[in-house]
Amino acid sequence: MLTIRDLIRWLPESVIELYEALGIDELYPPQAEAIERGLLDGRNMIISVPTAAGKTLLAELAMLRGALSGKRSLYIVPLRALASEKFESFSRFSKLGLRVGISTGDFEKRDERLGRNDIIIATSEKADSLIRNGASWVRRIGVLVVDEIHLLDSANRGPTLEMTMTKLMHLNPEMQVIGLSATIANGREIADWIKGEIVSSDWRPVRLREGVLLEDRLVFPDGEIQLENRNRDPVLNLVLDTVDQGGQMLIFESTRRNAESMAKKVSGALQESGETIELAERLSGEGKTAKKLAMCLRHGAAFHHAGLLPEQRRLIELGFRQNVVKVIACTPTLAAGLNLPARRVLIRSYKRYEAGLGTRPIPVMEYRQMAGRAGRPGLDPYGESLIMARSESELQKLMDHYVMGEPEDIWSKLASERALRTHVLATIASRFADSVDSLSRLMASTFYARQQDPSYLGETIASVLEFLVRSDMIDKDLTPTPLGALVSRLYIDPLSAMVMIQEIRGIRRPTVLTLLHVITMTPDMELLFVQQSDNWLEDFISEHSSELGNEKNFDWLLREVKTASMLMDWINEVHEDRIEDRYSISPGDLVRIAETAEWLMSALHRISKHMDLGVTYLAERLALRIHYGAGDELLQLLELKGIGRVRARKLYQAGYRSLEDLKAADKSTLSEILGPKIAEGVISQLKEPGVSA
Ligand SMILES: Nc1ncnc2c1ncn2[C@@H]1O[C@H](COP(=O)(O)OP(=O)(O)OP(=O)(O)O)[C@@H](O)[C@H]1O
Repeated sequence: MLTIRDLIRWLPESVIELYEALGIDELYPPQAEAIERGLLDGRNMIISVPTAAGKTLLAELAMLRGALSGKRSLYIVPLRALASEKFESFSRFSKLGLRVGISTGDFEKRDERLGRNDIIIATSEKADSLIRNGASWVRRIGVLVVDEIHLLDSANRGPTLEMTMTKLMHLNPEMQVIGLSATIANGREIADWIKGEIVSSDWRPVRLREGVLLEDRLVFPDGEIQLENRNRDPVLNLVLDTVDQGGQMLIFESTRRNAESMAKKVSGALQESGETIELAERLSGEGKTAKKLAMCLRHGAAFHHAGLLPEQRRLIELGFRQNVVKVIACTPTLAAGLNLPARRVLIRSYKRYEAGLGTRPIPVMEYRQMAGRAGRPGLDPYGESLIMARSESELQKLMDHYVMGEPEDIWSKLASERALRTHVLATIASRFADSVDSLSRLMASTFYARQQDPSYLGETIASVLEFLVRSDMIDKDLTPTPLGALVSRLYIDPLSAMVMIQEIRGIRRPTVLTLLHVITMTPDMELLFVQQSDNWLEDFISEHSSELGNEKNFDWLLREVKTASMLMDWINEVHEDRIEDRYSISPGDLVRIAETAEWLMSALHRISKHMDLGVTYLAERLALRIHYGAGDELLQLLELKGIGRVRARKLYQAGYRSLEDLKAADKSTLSEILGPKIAEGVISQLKEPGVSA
């Protein structure tokens, strides 16, 4: 047995006391193993253990040991929301005199100031962009922690993570590398890649019983439980059984729509209380989604998916932690990282739709991440996870494949053309490689090259190099052109830049709609789906055909134009609720798509300036309009803190059209329009030096 106090060999008293104050005394068995294998002696390590088995604590100890001997740590997470969560949690190290920093936001920044911190938290995309933009401190990292390292297997995010790790290891040969992962089969292979140890364990702080739900039977490998049949729907019987025992439940659904309708159904079976009503009343927003969510919350149920606004999600999470929300029906995104354990987990659907592939069963690893959410350490005696079957034969299949099955291997996804296009350009533009030889050497040190056929990687790299030369982003001798360097810094796919240049050049008089359409034509844009009720799109397209880019595929055109039209409504100040209804989206989608559009429009502004495309000013203004969701004439007023598009419009309509107009206004009139508090804030900003019309 190893206690936290035993770590005094490596860590000062202040660190030991910090953890003891949190009630941590004995180390969990996988933690003890990691220490024994040299985690605090600087060994590289893959720690592959179930959820809540204390991985983060190990990373913290290694970073603290590093920081106290003057080494900087970088902690890479997959999602921005997780970066904030970790930032809040690591901020407690300020008591030890350490500085913690977080890097989110603008991709083009170099962020030299971040380097003053002892611990820096960033997403893999942000870490990648910091390397591309030449932040000097990325060459002086002592400890690298990669959270959720199994995401190397993700087609979307894996290649960026892999290249970032490869480059950081290259720049910092002495750096300690720690990868935290869910249970995976080939952790040894990743450990070999980083030249480290592997700690792999199934140990969990709360016992987990895994089984299958078939009608009202909970079937476990070692026995069965029969639910009381109070309702025709077995899911509701399971919910009532859980809640009656004082427990909470997570229900994983495959789509947002299913999550919403399940939450609604569950809310019909649960009771309102003073607490649930109070929670529902704290929910902001008037749109369809907010109303649906409020109705569920009133009964202690909720749905949770990527279409919600961050503040809506936070309210649900808070309600769940306070045990006011009893049941959350969610999409699998909740399993990825969020720390919201429950007594019971139900995986209602183990199939998922994947574009181009149809409906497929989820991997065992994903099943385990969802199942692993069952059981709250210190609160539940055990957790129960159930996967739902519809027949006896399916029950057996699910039992064999998921409950008793082994998770899959992790496979590098680096060799895709799209990933390599971006990463080969970045590697050349940031002078990581200045010849085919040095590029090949770098690529030979990736996880892909270790794991899979390097000749395939070689072929794809050759075709990508050809594309980059043809697009004038690099020369034949692998020197970046100014355009190539710019595109890499802007952090867009080189193909996006090509689309922008070609389309803008192909249109005689580009308008606002043209620019919006062009950014939706790039591979970096997330597009809306087209539904039957969208038959207005065809009329819209024929009416505006001269303003649109040259999209040959009609199905894509419909999706692009629908997305562009949504952005047009947004910048024309159409109310969010109307946009939500008209485009059948949730508020979180609007926020996300607008963010992507703003980034791409700023990139178009920079490329236009560089290439003289003639839309520089228009794109610059449009990026701002997308940022605020407002008309051109409001941009000046929107620079003021506390003034959003609705208040800016009110001021404008009252005749205040510039900061000069506002300076001349009297306090009582402004108070009438904005309310006294906001008016005061505006007046004090106007008095600040440097605020001028
Ligand atoms: N040895 C320990 N004794 C008591 N509590 C511990 C111990 N180690 C970790 N914990 C606590 O258990 C909880 C989960 O730990 P931690 O966040 O490190 O797990 P994790 O494996 O990183 O989880 P996840 O997979 O969700 O990221 C935390 O509240 C942490 O403080």
